[in-house]
Amino acid sequence: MNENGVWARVGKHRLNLSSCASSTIGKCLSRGKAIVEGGKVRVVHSGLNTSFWWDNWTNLGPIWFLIQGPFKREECNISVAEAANFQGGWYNLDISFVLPDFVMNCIKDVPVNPHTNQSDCLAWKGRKDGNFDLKSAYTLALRVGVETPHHLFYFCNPTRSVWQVVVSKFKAFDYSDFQSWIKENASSKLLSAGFKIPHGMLFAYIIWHIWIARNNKLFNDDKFSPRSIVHLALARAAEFTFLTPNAIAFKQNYGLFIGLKRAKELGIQLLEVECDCVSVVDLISCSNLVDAHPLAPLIYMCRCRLRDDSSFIEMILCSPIRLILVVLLIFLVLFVVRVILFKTGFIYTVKRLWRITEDYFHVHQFFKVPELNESMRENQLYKKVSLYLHSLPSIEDSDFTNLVTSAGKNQNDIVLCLDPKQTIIDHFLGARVFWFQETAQGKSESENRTFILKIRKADKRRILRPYFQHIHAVADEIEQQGKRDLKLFMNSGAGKGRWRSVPFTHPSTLDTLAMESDLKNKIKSDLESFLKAKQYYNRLGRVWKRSFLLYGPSGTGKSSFVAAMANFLGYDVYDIELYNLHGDSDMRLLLLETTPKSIVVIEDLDRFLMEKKPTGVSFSGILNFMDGILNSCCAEERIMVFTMTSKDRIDPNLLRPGRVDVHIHFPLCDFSSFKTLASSYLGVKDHKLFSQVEEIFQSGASLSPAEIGELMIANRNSPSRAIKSVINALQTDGDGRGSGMIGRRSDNDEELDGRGDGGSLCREGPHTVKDIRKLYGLFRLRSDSKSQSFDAAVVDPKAGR
Ligand SMILES: Nc1ncnc2c1ncn2[C@@H]1O[C@H](COP(=O)(O)OP(=O)(O)OP(=O)(O)O)[C@@H](O)[C@H]1O
Repeated sequence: MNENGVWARVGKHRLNLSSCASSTIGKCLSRGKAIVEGGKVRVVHSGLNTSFWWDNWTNLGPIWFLIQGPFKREECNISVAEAANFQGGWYNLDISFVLPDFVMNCIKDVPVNPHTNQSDCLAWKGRKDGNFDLKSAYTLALRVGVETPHHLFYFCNPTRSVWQVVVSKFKAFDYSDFQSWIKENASSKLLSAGFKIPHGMLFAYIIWHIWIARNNKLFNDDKFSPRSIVHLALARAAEFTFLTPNAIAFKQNYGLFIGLKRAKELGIQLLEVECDCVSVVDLISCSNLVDAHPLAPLIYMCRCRLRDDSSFIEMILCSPIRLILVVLLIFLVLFVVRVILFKTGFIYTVKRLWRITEDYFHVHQFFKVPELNESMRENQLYKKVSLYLHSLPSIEDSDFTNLVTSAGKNQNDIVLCLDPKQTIIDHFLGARVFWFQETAQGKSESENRTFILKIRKADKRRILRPYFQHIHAVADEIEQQGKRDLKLFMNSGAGKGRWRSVPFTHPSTLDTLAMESDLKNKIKSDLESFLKAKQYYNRLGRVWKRSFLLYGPSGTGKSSFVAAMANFLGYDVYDIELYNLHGDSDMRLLLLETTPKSIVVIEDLDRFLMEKKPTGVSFSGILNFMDGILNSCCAEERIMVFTMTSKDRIDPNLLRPGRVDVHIHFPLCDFSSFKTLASSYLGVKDHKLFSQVEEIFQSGASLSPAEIGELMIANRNSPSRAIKSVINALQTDGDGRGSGMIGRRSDNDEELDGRGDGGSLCREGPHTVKDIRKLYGLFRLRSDSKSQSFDAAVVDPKAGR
């Protein structure tokens, strides 16, 4: 064959081991050629067709390669037979070149028989019969002699390092019984912790990959890497385990997931996925995969890996600044959502719609609580419900609420008030109830107000009774805490037998009244005892009420005392104007309409009784009003007050015990009252002019507290001037008063009352008592200021105990 021919060149190129372009077959042939060359030997029989120098007939390789130096050209191609001197045997080697001893020794070991007809031939040294076979060639290639399975799969150094990687998973190697070591490990059904692969499966794949890696090292000069052997075995085992026919999709997905994970770890940008099952790809690209799909979590994980979401999060979390930015972004989004939800009232509207829908499917019952009962008296339940509802916090949440300033003492307070259009929702014992107010059309609001309770029929039986008990308790508590504003009821200007009320805000207290301190203390303790005396009165069979007669000249503080009592007790005041009554029945009706915890007042009773004008109210009507049978039908815990300028000309029947329990005298001012007034009006407890004032009082001069009070108010900027003006008034106008009976107002009083120069009160500077008298229009007589003022002990010694 032409060595320069195309095929010869291609063959050479292909068989060149160093060439990267060599094919696998070429490499194998080349490698195989070397092995075959190394294993072939020349069997010399006659020695005629064996080259002495070039053939390997001594087991040392061609002798030519073992010598150095020139030798004769004619001896270059001699055969073994020619070189040997058969006559003389090997000892007479017929060549001119002297061979080394070790070569000579080997030559002598080769038996040559020149007499035989058998020609020389090639033989394979791996077998005794000289014939070639793969097994012996393989053994020769390994240069290790006979290779045992123990050595191959366990003892050989690279293999041992494989088992060291997975040593904990398998049974320790058994030197005596290799087969049972293989068997036991290969049949192990234990599952690996991470991949849930049976150990036996993994073992088999490790053995298999050791074999492959070893062959690759021998025949391809590949690197033997224990770790990659284990990884490959693991991957194959996982693949095999999960690719069982009963759950192909799951197994393939799992395999894919592991592959993606591995690819990510290695930083691979592009990954080509080959799988046997199209459904795997379909599942991953399926846009409407339901969450309930058994493979959903796995698919999402794969998608995640493909989209690299996790790396995005990792990337973000790695950087602190980015982390802060992300947190801020989340907060911003939450804030915007919150603003949108709350500003638009979306949540509120949804809740409300839900409640309306819910209520729509329930049967409700309605209960009315009218303001007036059938006898047209105030319904106490209405009052309590009103107090209760106004105390509910839900009144603020209502859609419709009236905002008004407080009618009570603190008029700057803004109070929430129910509106007829308003519905208040209240919760009690897990039930929801609704309250709203109704006003009958065509009638005045105050006459026809009604609270309506709407309650689910299902809840009614369970909560109605306890709910009203709860309302009672809360309303009573509010009243006791004094949260309730006091009211002043009047029968003036109203319809027949009807009360009209206004907030009672009189500032007078028992402390601000100029009164003997002993008397004041007695009155206080009497009132306190009365408050606690409910059972005592019941035991006696008496109505729990107490009557006071306040008598004394005009301007001595009777009305102020009533106000102070109301404030002290926390009672409403019912002020009866007798002239507005049309008859006794009218009077009785009014009495019936009074409520507990109230003071019923009739002022200037003496004047009314002395009056010659015909009125509807008779004397007996007044007697019955004060202590008749009707009183037992009225509200308890009541105080009745009657004021007079003098009781001297009054029928004693009217003042008998029971009708009047306590008589309190309100005298003109004495020095001690003056000092009290000076202290409260001028802020002066002592003054150099006090001795002079005392002297004048001792000489019998006197003025009413109202008169002195006005002088002090008018001169309040200068205490000295105020006291001087009082002295002056006492000397000029008050002198000689107080002796004899206290006179009543004359008919002309009305003309002087508060008119004319009444404006002079506002004037700063000294005022004469004439100005004051013009205001009060009184003829005053001297009064014995030292007389016994408090007659209660005589009248009703046990009252209030
Ligand atoms: N004892 C007192 N202490 C303090 N202030 C008094 C006293 N008496 C009267 N005043 C003052 O005089 C004014 C009139 O008092 P008040 O109306 O209570 O007297 P009154 O006895 O009821 O008079 P009238 O019989 O004319 O109604 C009030 O502004 C009150 O502040």
